[in-house]
Amino acid sequence: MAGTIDSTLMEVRDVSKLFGSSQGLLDTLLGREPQPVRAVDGVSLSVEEGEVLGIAGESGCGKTTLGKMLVKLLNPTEGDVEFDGMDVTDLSAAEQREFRQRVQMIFQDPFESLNPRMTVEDAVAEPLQINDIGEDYYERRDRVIEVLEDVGLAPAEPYLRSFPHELSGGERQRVAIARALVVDPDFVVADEPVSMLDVSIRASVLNLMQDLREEYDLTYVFISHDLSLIRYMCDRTAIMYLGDVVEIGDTDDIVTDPKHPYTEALFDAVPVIDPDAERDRANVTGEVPSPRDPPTGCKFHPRCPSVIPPDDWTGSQDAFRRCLQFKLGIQRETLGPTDIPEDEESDDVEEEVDALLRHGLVLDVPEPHRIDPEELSEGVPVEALDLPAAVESALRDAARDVLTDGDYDSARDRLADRIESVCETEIPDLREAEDRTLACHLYGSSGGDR
Ligand SMILES: Nc1ncnc2c1ncn2[C@@H]1O[C@H](COP(=O)(O)OP(=O)(O)OP(=O)(O)O)[C@@H](O)[C@H]1O
Repeated sequence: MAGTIDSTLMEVRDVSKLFGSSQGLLDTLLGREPQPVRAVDGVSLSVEEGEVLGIAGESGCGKTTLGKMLVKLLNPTEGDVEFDGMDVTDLSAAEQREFRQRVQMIFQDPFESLNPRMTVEDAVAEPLQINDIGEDYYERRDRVIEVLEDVGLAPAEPYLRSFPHELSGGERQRVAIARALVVDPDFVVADEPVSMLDVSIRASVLNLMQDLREEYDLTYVFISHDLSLIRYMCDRTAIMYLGDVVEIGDTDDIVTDPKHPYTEALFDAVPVIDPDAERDRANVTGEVPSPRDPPTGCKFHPRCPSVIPPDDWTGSQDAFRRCLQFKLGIQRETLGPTDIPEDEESDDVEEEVDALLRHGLVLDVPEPHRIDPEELSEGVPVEALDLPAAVESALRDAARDVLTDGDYDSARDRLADRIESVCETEIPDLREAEDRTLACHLYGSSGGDR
């Protein structure tokens, strides 16, 4: 969608949202410090008038939380949100009224915004009453009819007395859109607006949103985990991972030439069309970690296929990645004797050390990215990795500590400095690189310690 991009309408600076920082009963009983979830972690971005800005990323990366802060359904724990020159975190009563009219949100589930006991007419007229728009009932009713027809519910009259449960999913979402637009807003956050709709009607609702953009002169923030929708709808796109924005740029550039390894992985992982075929998986390891205890440095580094070895690393990047994963397994105490298959167990410690290295250095990535297709079951012989001698001996010592005494502290110490990446020790700044904004050490970022 081409838009006229003039000036910044919404701007967020270093915005964070923490949930659950109060101490629960279990924390109190165990004498633990409460661990808040950093759902959004220091995000800065701007939305230009007339554009559609996409926010994409896997489930749980903070998209909805960020969207809710834009419309003031949530207040940020830290940072500023500015809408058309107004400080959204500190609105006067008059500004509050203006903001409530000019900024609206459309939710994934229309039931969230529609009261099941209200007729369509009452639901769509309610924002007019709240915002004191329209002289009387008749004027408001005319406006309700007009907006229902704008969203494709024409003729509108038969819909007026209907209740949400009497409508189809698509009709319900159109009513929710009408309710957002009835007050003639400037800025709309649409959070997964079609993901609960039948696939066959998604396109019509998306096309409607595009038409309404022209007709109502709207600026949209379009939130979706579905990259094909992002590609279809958005002028620019911000990619989020674990509460951070890792890359922002023109959608076309991001789609055709993703720069951040996470963005690249997201596009690699777009499911294949054939439902019987296996879902494509990107060359990343593991699952998204918990935002209660995110990795240090770049939060993506434990999964990243391009994690950066130190300058003095003499082995291959692939070997470094494997060693780093081994180190993480030791750090988290998830790697240990149970990783040795039964038929490789032995009374000889050195044989067990070999076996733990063989299985601990495997990368759980899709077959095309493995050095040997059998790697996952057979393990990978250490010799095949051609590791620097000092590193191999540190890995062996660490494996021995774990296997003989369960001594993870000692194993951790042995590997701490020997296998270390800038991606693990420094937070990459979000900075201009090439033709977009990126937070990645591959693109010359210098960050702070974490
Ligand atoms: N009210 C809340 N209390 C505690 N944690 C929350 C709350 N809301 C969100 N979270 C947590 O914050 C993180 C970000 O959630 P959010 O819903 O913003 O992500 P998302 O990218 O929109 O994901 P999804 O597409 O699944 O909605 C998640 O770990 C979620 O569990």
